[in-house]
Amino acid sequence: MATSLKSLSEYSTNNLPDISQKKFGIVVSEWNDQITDALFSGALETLLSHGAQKSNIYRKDVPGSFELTLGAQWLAEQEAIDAVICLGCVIQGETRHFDFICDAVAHGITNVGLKFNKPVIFGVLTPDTMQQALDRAGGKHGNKGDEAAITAIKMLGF
Ligand SMILES: Nc1c(NC[C@H](O)[C@H](O)[C@H](O)CO)[nH]c(=O)[nH]c1=O
Ligand SMILES: CC(=O)[C@@H](O)COP(=O)(O)O
Repeated sequence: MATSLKSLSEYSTNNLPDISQKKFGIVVSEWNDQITDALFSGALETLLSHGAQKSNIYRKDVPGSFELTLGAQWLAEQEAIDAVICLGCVIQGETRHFDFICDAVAHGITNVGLKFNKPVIFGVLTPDTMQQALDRAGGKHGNKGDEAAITAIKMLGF
């Protein structure tokens, strides 16, 4: 279902696990930081609102979305970390660079989760325009950071 048909910030709260003792790593891309900081705010507030302790949430910044994979790996390899959330925004430019980044990050983040057997969440916006990004970072379509955080919580209750 297209995001335009649903809000990224609306989700079921049935059967959520206790996350009061869970530790979360959040990797944030510095590219398009107006967007990624908004995604982080959404993810942080969602984790806190469902019982996470702020002292158990660790933010690490990376230069761009391409680096989210290695940043996620450096967090996921830490035994104490229960889940990793990756936040980025890759905006289509004039060339195919967009495609290479998005493909690499999607596959890379997937592989980190499989390698370390823990939730590593793809919270990366891949819009054509800045407006589409704004709409999904606390705008009319909700906040992708909320979606990423509740996804991490639900996977911890698997
Ligand atoms: N154009 C965007 C980038 N580009 C930078 C890459 O992510 C990477 O840091 C660089 O290729 C060096 O490895 N990154 C974004 O997150 N968003 C963009 O729109
Ligand atoms: C996704 C990107 O890396 C992109 O912003 C780069 O822009 P361009 O394709 O015009 O070089």
